[in-house]
Amino acid sequence: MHSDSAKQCAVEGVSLAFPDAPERKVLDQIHLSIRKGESVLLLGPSGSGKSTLGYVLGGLIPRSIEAVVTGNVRVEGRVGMLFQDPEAQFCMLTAEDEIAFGLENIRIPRREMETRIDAALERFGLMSWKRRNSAEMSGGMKQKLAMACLLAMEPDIYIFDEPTANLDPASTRDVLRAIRELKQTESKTLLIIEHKVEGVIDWVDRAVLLGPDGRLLDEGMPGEVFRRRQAEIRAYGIWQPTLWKWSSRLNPTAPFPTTTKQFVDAVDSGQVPQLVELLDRETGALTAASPAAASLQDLDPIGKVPLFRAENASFSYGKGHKVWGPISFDINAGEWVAIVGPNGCGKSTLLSALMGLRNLSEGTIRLKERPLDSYSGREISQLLGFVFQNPEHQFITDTVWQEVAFGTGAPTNPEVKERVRETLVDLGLIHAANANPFSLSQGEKRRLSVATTLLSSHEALLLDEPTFGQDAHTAFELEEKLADLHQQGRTLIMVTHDMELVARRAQKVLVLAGGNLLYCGHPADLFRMEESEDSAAAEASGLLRTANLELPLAFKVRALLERKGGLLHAGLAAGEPVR
Ligand SMILES: Nc1ncnc2c1ncn2[C@@H]1O[C@H](COP(=O)(O)OP(=O)(O)OP(=O)(O)O)[C@@H](O)[C@H]1O
Ligand SMILES: Nc1ncnc2c1ncn2[C@@H]1O[C@H](COP(=O)(O)OP(=O)(O)OP(=O)(O)O)[C@@H](O)[C@H]1O
Repeated sequence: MHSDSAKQCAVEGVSLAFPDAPERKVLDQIHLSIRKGESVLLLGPSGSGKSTLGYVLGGLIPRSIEAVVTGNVRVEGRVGMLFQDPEAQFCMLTAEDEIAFGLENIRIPRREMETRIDAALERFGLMSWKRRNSAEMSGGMKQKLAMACLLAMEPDIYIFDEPTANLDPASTRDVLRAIRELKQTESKTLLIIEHKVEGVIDWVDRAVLLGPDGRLLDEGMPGEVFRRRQAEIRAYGIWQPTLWKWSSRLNPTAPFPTTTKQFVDAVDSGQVPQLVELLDRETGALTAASPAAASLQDLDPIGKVPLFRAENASFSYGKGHKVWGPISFDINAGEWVAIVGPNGCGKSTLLSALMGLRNLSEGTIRLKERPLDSYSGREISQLLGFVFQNPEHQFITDTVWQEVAFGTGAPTNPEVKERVRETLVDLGLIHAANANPFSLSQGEKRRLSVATTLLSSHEALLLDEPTFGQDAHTAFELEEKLADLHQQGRTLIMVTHDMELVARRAQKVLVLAGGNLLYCGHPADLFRMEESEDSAAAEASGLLRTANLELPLAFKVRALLERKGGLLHAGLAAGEPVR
């Protein structure tokens, strides 16, 4: 036990219910204390109350959010919180004013304020936004600005609620580095809420596990908690670091590896076939044996009319701010396409252009051979479904049920009702069927926004980061639902930062960066070239770096295994990509 004086914050026997569902305990008798300088990782399935607990510690509950809370909360020092939805914390026009607003509230003198503002903008590469309207930032840039605002305040206790959900892989590493520095150089007290824990799990002092019933299940050193609670972690769908997961499948008692190399070094030749099977599962669409790859061959585009054809398309927001172009590409009917690239490169803008929501400055986009701008809004909305980056931008009804039923066109039909019910059950939303969509957790909001398109009859779905902010189960369910639609012949076009998802599912990847389309083709070519030794590979490797992307872990492990040598005959050849 820690002495009371060392505690910086503590909740003691805290239970909580929200007024619209007083019988449901979102938190149930939670005891948690955090020492000064300690860093704690809060884990739990989507909807388990992680953000709610963060709000209780940060004082937002009950100050700004109504809830019935019992038990004690004690906090020594100033708490700063990074909200899951960065937009929720902005209230000013420019990035500079946004940071200044927080600093004024804590009465920082003008001169120091200027120093802090510049340092924070510089730290996250946002200096050019100092006097620009932050409403014009991309999703990832907003997340970085929210980080800058928080760090400039220099609170005693930091709460980070999914700080990397909208970031590209390189920015994710950068933001996690900034958080880690707060611990290492300033000994700040940190509470970090994250689903995907790579880059965090190896340096935090403690992991705390919330169960789906509002109870605190376990806490302790991360490695120990993950070993002790394997059964629950799997049952509740809490993400495990992928290397830990693979390592415990191969050798349940081995220490968890901290690097890919360490993991591969510990694999002995007898375990290679089992490992290759694990890797193949992670890269399903790219391997010869997978059904997705077989169906890709049936989709030979030659001689077929593409669903979308972009020809020398360029887009600018006003004069002189070209986002991309000229770019040209085809998207074929029935393809699963991923659009990837660094934060702010124009992925969401491209999706909006494909939806006909933004007019090109030059060039054309054709939908089924007709120029997109010759379609009426009604025609487009019959053909194409859309999931916005921010789920809240698309909610139009008062309940979760209505939101899903609305898109079906026949919400009272008994068969439709059954399908709505099934969808809500599968996506873990049935408990909230009568809730207001805005009262959901962020992960629930994301699932609901995707659910609204699942029962529609659109030929193509354009999805802006459809799987972010999910636990392992809910991410799997979302991915399966999308795969079902794809099997039925729908075209899926998704913006994502999840390169593992790209590896598993995408049949075509568009890499956007610096205003150009750097790559348009099968993801296998991009990923397989990265680790081989010819000159095309060097180009691909540079391309991934330029686009702030990362090779999926399964590819890194496969490449290291190949280097380890002598393993091809052991089954690796079966996993060669289809080319
Ligand atoms: N203001 C509110 N009113 C009613 N219910 C709420 C409110 N805020 C949250 N809830 C409900 O409380 C539960 C916990 O929400 P919370 O945001 O804390 O979950 P979480 O663990 O952070 O989830 P995620 O990982 O999806 O972000 C959810 O089921 C959510 O629907
Ligand atoms: N309404 C707007 N007015 C002016 N500029 C905008 C507007 N919306 C976006 N931009 C700018 O266009 C560029 C592309 O933004 P977009 O949101 O398409 O990027 P993204 O690749 O989807 O980024 P992220 O991965 O961060 O979501 C960014 O520089 C952004 O600042």
